[in-house]
Parts: sequence; C-alpha cells; structure tokens
Amino acid sequence: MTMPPGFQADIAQLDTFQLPARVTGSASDRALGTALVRAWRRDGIVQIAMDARQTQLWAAAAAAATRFFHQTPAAAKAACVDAHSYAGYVASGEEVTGGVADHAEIFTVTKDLAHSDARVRARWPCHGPCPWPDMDFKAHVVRYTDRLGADGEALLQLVELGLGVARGALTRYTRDGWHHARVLRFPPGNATNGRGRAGRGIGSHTDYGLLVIAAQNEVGGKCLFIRRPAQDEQFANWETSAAGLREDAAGWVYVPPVAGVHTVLLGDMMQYLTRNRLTATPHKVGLNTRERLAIAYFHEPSFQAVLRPLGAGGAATEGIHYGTHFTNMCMRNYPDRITTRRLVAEDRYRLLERPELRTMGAVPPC
Ligand SMILES: O=C(O)CCC(=O)C(=O)O
Ligand SMILES: [Fe+2]
Repeated sequence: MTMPPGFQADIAQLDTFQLPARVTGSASDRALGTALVRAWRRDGIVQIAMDARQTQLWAAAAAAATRFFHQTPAAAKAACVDAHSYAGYVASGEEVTGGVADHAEIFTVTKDLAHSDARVRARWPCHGPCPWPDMDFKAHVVRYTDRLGADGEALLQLVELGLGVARGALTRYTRDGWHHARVLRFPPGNATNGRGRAGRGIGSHTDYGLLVIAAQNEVGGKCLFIRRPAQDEQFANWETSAAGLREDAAGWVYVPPVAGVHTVLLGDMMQYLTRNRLTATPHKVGLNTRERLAIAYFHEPSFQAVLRPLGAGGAATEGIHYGTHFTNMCMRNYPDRITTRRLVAEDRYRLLERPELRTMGAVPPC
C-alpha cells in the first residue's frame, strides 16, 4: 500500500489506454475517443501507456531533474529566474495556492524566447527566456516534454471523436500552443501526510488549459489526490478561483503510482470549451514519507487564442482569452516574484487587450 499512513481516501482503479501511432478517424479511433471521454467523465483521470522511447526519455529527464534539485547549490537554483517569463526555479514555500504556501521545489518551463524575440521586446506578459540551470537538464527535459506534445495532439483528436464534434474543434487552438511543464520535487514529509500545513505539497487546484500529462518516480512516494466529477461540485476557475476548493473535505481519491504510464487530467479550458461535459480535474499533492519527483506537462491553447464554447451559440459569445487566464493564474500563484512585480510596474497587463495578443499567429507591430 502506497497511500500515506493515516489518510482516508478511496483508491482509484484506472483504465490504461494505448494511443495509436496516428489518429485517422477510423472506427477504432472513434471507439477509443468514446472510451476516453467516458473514463474522464467517470474518474476525472485516465492513464496512457508510455511507449519504449517515452520510458527512456522519462527516466533520463527524471535523473537529470534529481541531479538538478540535489546537486545545484541553493543560490544557483535561486538565480534561475527571469523578469519577463514565469519560467525557472520556484523554491519550496514560494508558490501560493488558494492563499497558502506550497512545499514543492519546482522548475517551470515555458516557451523559451530570446530577449531579441519581437514578443519579448514588445513586453508581452509571460513571454521571455527560460533560465535553464545547465544544458544537460535542458536537453533531457525538452526532449521528454517535446515528445509529449504529440500525445497531447492525439488525445485532443480522440476527444473530438469521442464528443462527436468537428475535426479541429479543439486542435485549432493549439497551433503554436503555450505548452509548458513543471518539474517537481516533493521533499519527504512526516506522518501527517498531506494533512494540514506540515503535510502539504500543493494545495487543491485545477490547471489552466486543456490537458495535464504527468509522470512520477518512486513507487511508494506518490501522493496525488483527485476529485471525481460530481454534479453537486460546480466550479469555474476562470471566473472564481478553484484553488483551495474542498481542501480538507471528504471525497478525495488517491491515485496509486503505476510504472510505465502517464496520467492525464483535464484543465479549465477543456471544461469551458465543452460546457462542462468534461470538467477540469481538482487535484492536490500531499507529502509522503519519501521524496517524490514528478514532471507535469501542460498541453495548452495558443497564448493568443480566444476560446469559444463548442456548439450552438458559442461563436457569438465573448470567449476567454487563454493568455489572460494564464497570466492571472501566474500573478495569483507568484505574487512576489520579480516577474509579477515587473508586469505590474510596467503596466504590461493592459497589453493583453491588444488585438495582436488576441489573434493567433499575429506578431507585434514594429
Ligand atoms: O505532482 C503532481 O503529480 C501534480 C503536480 C501539479 O498538480 C501541478 O504541477 O500543477
Ligand atoms: Fe496541477
């Protein structure tokens, strides 16, 4: 039993799906899409088998991450910040979820844009370099997460088939998607395991975009909890913060670690686009008796995308600008980071209203 001692929660029994090499819209793709949608609507989470190459890439990325967290001096880690992007190092205790400090050590990866990039020069919020600690860490993390981009696209195509919506109804938003990743180290906790502030890894929250594809090491050190979709638990994180929601309530489901799989949760924009047919998955992480390493990859719409709900009347709505939602979430989680201070001091937030920031593929005027 890998659940931390003293914790009451159901244990998820999850289906593991195998992704096809290519989604063509065949009868078996449709059946798989339908099964995925059914599983998400029932469990809030699915497992996808890693192929041999992914297993290798994950092992190499996890090893590089362990080296980074353990061998880089604290001051060198702390120096991995950038005033323009939210990429880089987040010390344990720095991130805030629902107003309370989390205890994961994190390296965030966002689209790595040089200072010479026109969007960075134009001071678009969140656009800037990724302050990598070293080339070894960068190479392994990028190789691993780049490959997950293909899985993300395949999953979106399968969801389109499963929901019976037009081809491209979801994938039209992910051209030049604002995909990002979080490399996470959870220190060993104590016997409170996930309870109270001493056992807190990351508080209850939903993530922001379409899909969250994650892997973790250390069978026995995992402490991920989710909530299943429930009619009586309504939330919409883009309107009212879902962070901290039902943190200490009953009804959390423990997700046991399984080697060789990725877990896939759903994000806010999936919920918005599908009008709650697929809801974002509330989740939280507790500390366990052993250190735990995880990488979460977020498959997202373009920063510039304005999303509108699928189906009748959707096109007439004002929609949600993903870049604004992402920026709001970063400002909420990192109120004291240099990036937030700079954004506020330079009044960058108001740029999010500009037409070029709300048109996919547009570039800043020179
Ligand atoms: O550690 C995990 O499994 C999930 C981490 C998480 O929720 C996040 O990075 O948003
Ligand atoms: Fe999350």
